[in-house]
Parts: sequence; structure tokens; C-alpha cells
Amino acid sequence: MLIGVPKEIKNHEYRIGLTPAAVREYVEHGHDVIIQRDGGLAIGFTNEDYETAGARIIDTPEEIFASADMIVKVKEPQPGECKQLREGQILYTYLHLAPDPEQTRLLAEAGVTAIAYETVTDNRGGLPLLAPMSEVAGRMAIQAGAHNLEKVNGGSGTLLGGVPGVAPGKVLIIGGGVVGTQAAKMAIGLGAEVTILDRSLPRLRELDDIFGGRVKTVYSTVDAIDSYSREADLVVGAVLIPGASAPKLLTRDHIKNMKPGSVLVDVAIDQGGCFETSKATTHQDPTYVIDDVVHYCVANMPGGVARTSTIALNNATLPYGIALANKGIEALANDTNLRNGLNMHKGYITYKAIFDDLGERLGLEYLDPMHAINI
Ligand SMILES: NC(=O)C1=CN([C@@H]2O[C@H](COP(=O)(O)OP(=O)(O)OC[C@H]3O[C@@H](n4cnc5c(N)ncnc54)[C@H](O)[C@@H]3O)[C@@H](O)[C@H]2O)C=CC1
Ligand SMILES: CC(=O)C(=O)O
Ligand SMILES: [Mg+2]
Repeated sequence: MLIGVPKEIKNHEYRIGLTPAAVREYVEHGHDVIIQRDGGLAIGFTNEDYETAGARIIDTPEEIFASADMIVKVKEPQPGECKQLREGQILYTYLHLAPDPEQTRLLAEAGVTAIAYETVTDNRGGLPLLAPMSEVAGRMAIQAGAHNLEKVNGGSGTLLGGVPGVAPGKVLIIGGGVVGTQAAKMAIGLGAEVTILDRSLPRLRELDDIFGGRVKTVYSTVDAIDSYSREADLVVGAVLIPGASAPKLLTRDHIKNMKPGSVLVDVAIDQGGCFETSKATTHQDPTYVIDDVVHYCVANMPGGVARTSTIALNNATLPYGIALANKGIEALANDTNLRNGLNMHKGYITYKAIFDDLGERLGLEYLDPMHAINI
């Protein structure tokens, strides 16, 4: 199969779909790989590195989209990219379709077979291709929060760790999955007072075992969100219902009751955000203020540490990518976990939570993924 890797074009996005080491694996399996010139240069992967690994360097994205059987990317295709995709071609990348009707419509028009990293599953109920970027974003959430709590950045002037004689800052984490756990590790490391809310009791038990007395675990209710957000210096939004738009758990009224200069980091913004006042921002202009509360809502946080993130992402995407390259969409027939990644095929939505959010609005039909790959 011919595998094509265009340069990412989202704002300050320096990740790339394949590392040179990953290219070498595809080539060892008998595939051809084309990479856009300078696609990995910003993070130290040179054109020569890719050529040594066996790739061919191509000057324009248009040539790559036109010829590749499978496009491997990081971020969701931008409108100009969507228009270059076509039926019979596989797109393997993050998509986050539920909060993005425009992209969903364009992918349906293209007819492409779109496999979303964020909905591929594993046998333990996890999301193995989302997890590495959630690890990165969870850790970054506390860095971003601490930075924005500084007075010069609009914050209240609170040091999360405090100092001897001054109490530490309070961090509230809503959602105790991968992002929430990594955020808690960083916040504990800084010496902050940390509370994690989750609506899964089994997960709260695991968190209690992991962190012992260093975090408070609290069952997530409207009441808990209301009372803990009033006290918090930093709130991290880290909930996920796979494939679906994030529920708006922290409302405008809650935010009005927060302390002036406190900070919200909505990591769940890629699924539309879990705070009522969230709107996606970029690394270039990451924050805005509503009701004296600083909002940080960068939808591609791991792009900020693109070298670490690209290597971590490739570690997870590589085996599934090789399976797709070896067998095409037949790879989905024998693997439920990979099939759960299928979001769109030949103009149909093939993921139920996305159909529930967007199907009627866009006039698109749902097809069960097993059925879809056989049409
Ligand atoms: N902005 C960015 O750059 C990035 C965003 N993300 C996003 O971060 C979000 C979290 O991802 P993960 O931690 O990997 O997901 P996860 O599935 O590991 O964890 C989500 C947690 O939310 C909990 N939850 C669901 N509904 C809840 C509710 N009503 N109240 C409290 N908890 C609730 C679940 O029980 C689960 O423990 C996702 O939207 C993901 O796409 C991930 C990486 C980068
Ligand atoms: C998961 C995601 O949104 C990202 O890595 O940018
Ligand atoms: Mg701003």
C-alpha cells in the first residue's frame, strides 16, 4: 500500500503522522511511504532521516492526497484537506467529529474511510490511541494552569504549591481518567491540594488506591461541582464519553461564583468542552477571560510539546497502522477494537454517538461498522 503523510497545518501544530522509525516499520512490511518535504523538520526529523528510513520526499500535499491509499495524520483534516480525500482511501488520524458538523459533512461528501484514533479501543475498555496524548495533555494542564495563575497572565497570583506558612492552591479535576490521573500527578508533585471528581465509583476506588491520602476523591454531582469549584484556584476539565460531545458540567452560574483570577483548563475541548463558557483556542492565543476567570481551551495541547508527543503517538498508532496497511479495511473485519475506530465510510456515519449528535442535523445515515465495510 502507498502510505502518505502530509505536513500538519493546524495552528502551531508541529507533530507529524509518522516518525522515521515508524516509516522504517512500514517499509519492512513491504509498503511505500511518501512524506511531505520538511514535514517533521520542526521537531528534528529531517528529510534525510525519512529517506534513510525508506520514504520518498514529496513537495506538495496535493500530490500526497491524490496518490496515497492511506493518509496518516495527527489532527483532524482541515477543510482544504477534507476536499482532497476520496472514496476508497483510508484516513487514519484524530477526528473528534461530534462537536464538528462541518468536518463531518465534508468527510461524508468525500466518501473516505475515516478511522479516528480516539475511538479505537483495547480489550480492557481503554482508548489506546487517545491515551498517550491524554497523558501529555493531562501533565500539560497543570503547567498551563500554574502559568496562567501568575498575575501577569491574568491569574490571581497564586502559587499552586504555596510556601512554608502559606497554604497551597486548590486544584479540582473533573474526570479521573487518563488526563485526570496525569494532571493529579503533576499537581501533587507541585504540592497543591487536589480533588478529583468522577461519576464512576470503580474509577474513584482505583484513584484512591493510586494516590492514597494525597488526593480527595469525590463522586461527581452538580452539588459537588458547585461547591468545589467555588473554592478552586484551578479547575481541569477531563471528562469523556467516547465519541460524543462532552457534557457541560461547569455552568456559567458556577463560573460566576468562582474566585476572581482562578483558572479553567478545559482539556475536553477537543470534544466540544465540558465548561459552558469554553470555546476552542490555539497555542498562539490560548486564553480569554469570562467573569474574571481565565479560560485555557487549546484543542491540540500535545502539539506544544510536539517531539515527545509524536514519538508517544507513534508508539501507539503503529501496530494498528501496519494492520491497516497490510489488509486494508479487511483489517477491521477481524478486529472489534480497530473497527470501533471507524467513524465514517462511503458517506455513512458508522459510530453511534456521532450519529446521535449530528446525523439528523446533517441528514446523514448511520450504518453499523461491520455492515458498512461490506457494502
Ligand atoms: N485538548 C487536547 O489537546 C487533548 C484533549 N484530550 C481530551 O481529554 C478528554 C479526556 O480524555 P481521557 O482522560 O483520555 O478520557 P478517559 O476516558 O480516560 O477519562 C474520562 C473520565 O471522565 C469520566 N466522566 C465521564 N462523565 C463524567 C461526569 N459527568 N462527571 C465526572 N466524570 C465523568 C469517566 O468516568 C472517565 O473516568 C477527552 O475529551 C480527550 O479527547 C486528550 C488529549 C489532548
Ligand atoms: C487528542 C488530541 O486532541 C490531540 O492530541 O491533539
Ligand atoms: Mg487571549
